[in-house]
Amino acid sequence: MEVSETAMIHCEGLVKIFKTDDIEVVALQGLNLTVAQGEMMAIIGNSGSGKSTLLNILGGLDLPSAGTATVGEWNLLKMTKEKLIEYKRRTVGFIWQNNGRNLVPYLTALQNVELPMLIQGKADRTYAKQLLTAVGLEHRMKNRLTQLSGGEQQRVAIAIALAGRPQLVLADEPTGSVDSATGEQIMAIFRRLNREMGVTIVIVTHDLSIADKVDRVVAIRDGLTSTEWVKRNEDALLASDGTDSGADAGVGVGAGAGAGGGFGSRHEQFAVIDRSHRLQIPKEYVEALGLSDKAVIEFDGDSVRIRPPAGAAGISVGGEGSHGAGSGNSE
Ligand SMILES: Nc1ncnc2c1ncn2[C@@H]1O[C@H](COP(=O)(O)OP(=O)(O)OP(=O)(O)O)[C@@H](O)[C@H]1O
Repeated sequence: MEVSETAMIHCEGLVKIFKTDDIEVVALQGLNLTVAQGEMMAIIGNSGSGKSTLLNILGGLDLPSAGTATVGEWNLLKMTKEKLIEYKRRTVGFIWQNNGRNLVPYLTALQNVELPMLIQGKADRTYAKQLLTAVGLEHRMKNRLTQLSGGEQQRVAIAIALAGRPQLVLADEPTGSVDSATGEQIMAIFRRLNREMGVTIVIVTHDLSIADKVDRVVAIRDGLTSTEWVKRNEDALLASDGTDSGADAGVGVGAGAGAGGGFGSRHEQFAVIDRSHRLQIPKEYVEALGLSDKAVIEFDGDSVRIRPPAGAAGISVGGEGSHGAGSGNSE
């Protein structure tokens, strides 16, 4: 498949199987995902849906079992150990919920940021200070990590992730262990880094409130991307803000690909269709229709209707000529 020149991440048919003794867990089941250069997006899904597995693969911490995974010019399935080290140093920055993995408690904030630079043989104090200033910690640079709050430590972790000037930042639950005001601050920092430094940012989270602060949200269910929500452009927003009141409640992503709603008027919801024309029907729809192993699919020239074989009320998939029509094969 042709990969857009501006794609930062491209995964196709990505499979990850964990083998423990006699048991095999298929954590990713042929996942497709493309992230554009300069995009700031979130991946949302239930516990066990495969989010961390995907992030670890993208970060070069784990190898996929099969499929395609490229980040910029790097092919993550075909890298020597040396290339992998170079990739991790030069291309990608990682932020975890648990700061302990990134930070050294008895060093100051500034020393913590300088450390990865030193390891690479080129400490740059000016840049380290710039990074700490960018995350709002100019007055805390000389404090040891143990003297900083959880939110401040998380901001040091962001500065560290940027120390190697990565094109891509991967953040696993970056707001998971901080209060909501600090979470907002962290998201604002990400947005600034994204706009001002052009860093591509991928955030993995359970936190639905992050959705409004990113350009796109992709839901993962059972190791596959199922639904995505794309932020509407400003014109559409203006139009919808006038008419679409109280729709920001957000629906059902926690239960898997959200049905019927999403993140309110600011985002438009799409079902993801893979190259074999498969798409996931949101769990809520399946349950509401009482579908089990088979469904009747009808195409009326404009939309695809799905209903249980017994002939109860169906639903429309697609409509408005956008998605689904003509795809035929649904799962
Ligand atoms: N090292 C491993 N060995 C065996 N199974 C694993 C391993 N890592 C993950 N899994 C399994 O793979 C599946 C996906 O796990 P993953 O950690 O990617 O989910 P997640 O969406 O990040 O969940 P959470 O939100 O709870 O972190 C789960 O069933 C998990 O038990």
